[in-house]
Amino acid sequence: MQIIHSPRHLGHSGHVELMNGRVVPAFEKPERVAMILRAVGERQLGPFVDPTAHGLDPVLKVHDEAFIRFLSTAWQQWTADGRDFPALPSFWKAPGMRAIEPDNIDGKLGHFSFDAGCCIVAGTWDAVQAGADIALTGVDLIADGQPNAFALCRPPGHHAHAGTMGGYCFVNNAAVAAQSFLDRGAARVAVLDVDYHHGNGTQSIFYDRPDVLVCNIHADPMQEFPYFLGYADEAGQGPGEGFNANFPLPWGADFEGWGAALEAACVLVADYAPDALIVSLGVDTYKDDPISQFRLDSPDYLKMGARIAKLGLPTLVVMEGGYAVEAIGINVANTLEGLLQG
Ligand SMILES: NCCCNCCCCCS
Ligand SMILES: [Zn+2]
Repeated sequence: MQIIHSPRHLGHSGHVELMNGRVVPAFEKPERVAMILRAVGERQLGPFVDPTAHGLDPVLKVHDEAFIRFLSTAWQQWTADGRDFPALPSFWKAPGMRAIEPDNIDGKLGHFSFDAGCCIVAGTWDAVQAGADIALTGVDLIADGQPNAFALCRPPGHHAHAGTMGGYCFVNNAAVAAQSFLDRGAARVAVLDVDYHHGNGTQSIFYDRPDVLVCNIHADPMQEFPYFLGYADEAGQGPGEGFNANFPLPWGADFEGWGAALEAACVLVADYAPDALIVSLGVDTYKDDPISQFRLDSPDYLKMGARIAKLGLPTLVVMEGGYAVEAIGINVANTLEGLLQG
């Protein structure tokens, strides 16, 4: 399996987040990538590949131009009046207020975000661009005949909407990849999001489209972030009706319950018969994840990978969440190994 990654993710360092009412060092930290690289290297799961540059056109196929312009200029605008510390949104619009982009950078930060988990520092935008290139390079490899690839993206992307960042996510790498598969001739693409948190961004981007099936297995949003999307009754709308499936699970879910949801999601994917499968791989389902409440253990990720392999589809694995840094490498490597051994 080709493992695509870039050291440019390191530019997204020193960032913070607002957690439990306090500004703390971000849980989405650079060490996550080092631990994954070490684990997949030790297992010799595949060659490491550098991403090729794809520019912003593929990103602009799923993201709004004003949002991407904001991401590319936010740090300059934030520091223009002397602030040399990480940028966080603080002000958001309530229903009934106007969805207008202010001139003021603090207003822009709120206009283009849905939480205070998307911190911008000097190297964030470069890291985000590299993440999109990593996912797109994975598409290239699979479109050119590879059976699978692993896009080791950082920062993650599945919470990012077409015009909104949040949940540590800026550009939706999985959504960019799905659109790229379609642009290269795929008729149908399935996205299976196994991150602990609902991939609200990916769902939202494809919600009214039948050419991308989005399946999410995640913590019940009645209890857990992102709270305001990810309910079981969200089945798609208009032409997309029937092409979105959510499998919310209660806190404390272990692989017995989680695996049953995976089975149901895999049946939907098989019936959809996509030309390619994208797995949004978050391993924050792990029992010791610091911000999550599921109970999966490391051997379960071997079973997860093996079940996905049984679909027999060209598969692009896109890295999303997972914050138990000491175990993230083992859990990602187990998922990939399960996928490869199928
Ligand atoms: N108490 C819930 C805080 C959630 N904070 C954002 C989590 C983003 C996960 C990305 S996979
Ligand atoms: Zn997550």
